[in-house]
Amino acid sequence: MSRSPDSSFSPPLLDVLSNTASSNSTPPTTVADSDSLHSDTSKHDVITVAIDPDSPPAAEQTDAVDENAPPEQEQTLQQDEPQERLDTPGRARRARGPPPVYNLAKLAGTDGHGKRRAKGDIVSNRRRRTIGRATMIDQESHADESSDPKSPKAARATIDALNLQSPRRSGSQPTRRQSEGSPRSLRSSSRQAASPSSKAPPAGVRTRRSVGKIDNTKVPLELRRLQDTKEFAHSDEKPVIYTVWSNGKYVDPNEPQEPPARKKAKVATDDEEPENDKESPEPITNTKKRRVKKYLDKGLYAGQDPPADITKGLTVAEKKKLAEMPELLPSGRVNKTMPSPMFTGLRMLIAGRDFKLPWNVCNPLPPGQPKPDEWKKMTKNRFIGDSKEIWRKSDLFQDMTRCECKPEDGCGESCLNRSMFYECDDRNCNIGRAHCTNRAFADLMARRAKGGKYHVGVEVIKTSDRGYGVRSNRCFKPHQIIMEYAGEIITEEECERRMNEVYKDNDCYYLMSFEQNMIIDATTGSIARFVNHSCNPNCKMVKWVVAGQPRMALFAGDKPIMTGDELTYDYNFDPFSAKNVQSCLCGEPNCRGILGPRTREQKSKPELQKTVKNAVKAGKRKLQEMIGSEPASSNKPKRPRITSTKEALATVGLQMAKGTATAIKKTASSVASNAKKAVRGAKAPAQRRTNASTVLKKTVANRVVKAYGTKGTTKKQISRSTSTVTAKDKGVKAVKKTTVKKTTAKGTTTKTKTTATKSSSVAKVTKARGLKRPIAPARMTAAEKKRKEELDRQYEITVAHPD
Ligand SMILES: C[S@@+](CC[C@H](N)C(=O)[O-])C[C@H]1O[C@@H](n2cnc3c(N)ncnc32)[C@H](O)[C@@H]1O
Repeated sequence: MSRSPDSSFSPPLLDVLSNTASSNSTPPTTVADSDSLHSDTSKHDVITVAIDPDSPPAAEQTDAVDENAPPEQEQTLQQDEPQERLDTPGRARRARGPPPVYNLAKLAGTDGHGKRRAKGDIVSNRRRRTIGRATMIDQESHADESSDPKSPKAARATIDALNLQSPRRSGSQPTRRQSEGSPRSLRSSSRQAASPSSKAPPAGVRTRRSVGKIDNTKVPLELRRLQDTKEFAHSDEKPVIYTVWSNGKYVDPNEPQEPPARKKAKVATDDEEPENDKESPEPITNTKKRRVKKYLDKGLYAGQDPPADITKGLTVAEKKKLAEMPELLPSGRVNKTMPSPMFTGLRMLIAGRDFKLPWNVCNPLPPGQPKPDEWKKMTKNRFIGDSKEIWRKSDLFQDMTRCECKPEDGCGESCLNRSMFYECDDRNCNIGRAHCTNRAFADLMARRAKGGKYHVGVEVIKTSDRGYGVRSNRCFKPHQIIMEYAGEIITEEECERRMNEVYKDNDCYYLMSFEQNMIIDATTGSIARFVNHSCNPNCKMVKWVVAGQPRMALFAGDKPIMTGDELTYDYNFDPFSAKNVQSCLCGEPNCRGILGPRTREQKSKPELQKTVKNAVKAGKRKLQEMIGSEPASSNKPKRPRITSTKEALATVGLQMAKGTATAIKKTASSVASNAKKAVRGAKAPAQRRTNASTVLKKTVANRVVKAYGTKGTTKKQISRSTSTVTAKDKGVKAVKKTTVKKTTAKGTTTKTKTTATKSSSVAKVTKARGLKRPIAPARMTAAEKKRKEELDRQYEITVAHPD
């Protein structure tokens, strides 16, 4: 290849090239860079020269150059170049050697792109990219850069200036372009300027001494650091080898050139390294250090460095707590087994909080479960037919007063409302929503309003042997409300009609005795109707009064309920007749075998008695506090318990001696009658009186409802069975009063001893409820009337079922 006069580059000055390149730690393309400034050829087409160590000496090459150079070039050199340059041995001669010239545009396949300049596309002012560590050179800013001492150009110029001590550098070495007044002269001007002021050492001597003469203050710091390097002194130890790179690839000049490939270049993998690379003795590219992949051992945050200061961002309290937990302080070891989340991990550990998923991800019901059809869902009770007119609101619920709880009580076990199965609300609660825990139905509403399976919490399933059932879709705490038993509220007459006409061919009835001789028919109703029976249930059906209205709901039992558990309650099924007896398939160890009623032993007597006792106690205490018959002081010593009339008399005698005439112990009934009198007579605050009478009506009974068979039964039978259940299973013990009156000079002292017995009057009333014709209210005493109302509210669940 020969250099053409209009070639896109000028012959590089290799000496300059190598020095500048080394001082800048850039690939040896500096001269070519400057060449590219004046060239249309892209930067990667720059030609560099490989000097073969075996090639003839530089002097010979120089000669060859001189011989082959065109006459005008030779002339220029002779004119501009000082004589000593020609005489300089060694490196300078080699630098002057004629480099082989390659048309890299052709090699790179870009020679066919045409001459854009010819088409008016001015590219001379454009920035061009160089190979390797690119040097962006703007032609116009070149002069400015040189003037800036911090700029790379200026640094390079400084080096060049330092090299003036070299004999071969003592004079400017104008290239052909410089001689033509090209912009390159800007760069060499510094040398020219430096030239006269510098004292040139003997030829060929470039020592540190000579370098040391330079004013170091003008040399940039980074160059001063390099002063004792060979590169700085421009003494090469090894032969300088130049390679040609194009488009990031090594170009072997000896290889025949292939036509330009239009296809996208295949990315070379490690296995198929380009042969050129192998042949290349020493590629002068900046070989990137291969990055080592990091694999995380375990966990989301494994492999991360622990923070330098783990207490950063912690509060003072957290820092204090952390100091007490040395196990959390950094041990220096990488924790691979249990990395904690990045930001809150330490906080969680300090607070001792367990990790918790934001919601329950477990959905136990596989898709495609058969769902009951022919079932109209209804989540609220609805009055049907005459029931609406007949239904009367009890005045009990209208003048309800607030409970006496304090915020710290939270309307717990001692809450008057709770003990009477009244749900607290804004009208009857003393402590408000924030503290009150006696709002089960309100909680249920709020939970369901959120929507979604988890909040609804239950789902219908198909059991293997008992038809449909209900399963929990979440966990429930003990005694937590699960779902309401809702349906159509119908009269007894309507119930009878439906059974005889509508449900006569049905296998299951979903009927439950409710309130005021009404019945809930959940044939159209809530999911609760699908809850099956178990002799060892995990739930119970309880009736509550909510905002003055009775409502039934399924509550968790004494144990928590886990996700996926089937929900059951004890129907306490009264088959009424032998033909209605159904065998139980609950499979519990204590299974009674039939869906029959619980025996006396199974009725958990102690539990029932305890509940009654506690409730009566709480009621009495509250009443006494309200009425003021006894000071409400907890510190007051307990009065002796009177167990017999004799004892009572003795106590009374003692008290009489002390001149007191107060009641020692009053039953709920006696307090109530006093309260009533007080309401009528003394006009005490209305709320207190109302509460007192309400408490009395609420002699606590077992509210767990029961089911019984009704298939083929008549209205009379239904009523009778209901009353039987009520009479037998309520477990309500009426209060027998023994009043002892003792008249003394100071007055009359009345003592009442209470004995819990089966109340004949209550039994009578209860039995009467089983009659077709209700007892006329006029024939009932006031106490009986109240009692009846209470019993009305304690109707049982009726689940009618055939054989
Ligand atoms: C109110 S329904 C319950 C839902 C019913 N499994 C269904 O598919 O609609 C009551 C009826 O379910 C059946 N059942 C409920 N619990 C049972 C049990 N433990 N053993 C046998 N049958 C049961 C009885 O047929 C009973 O009459």
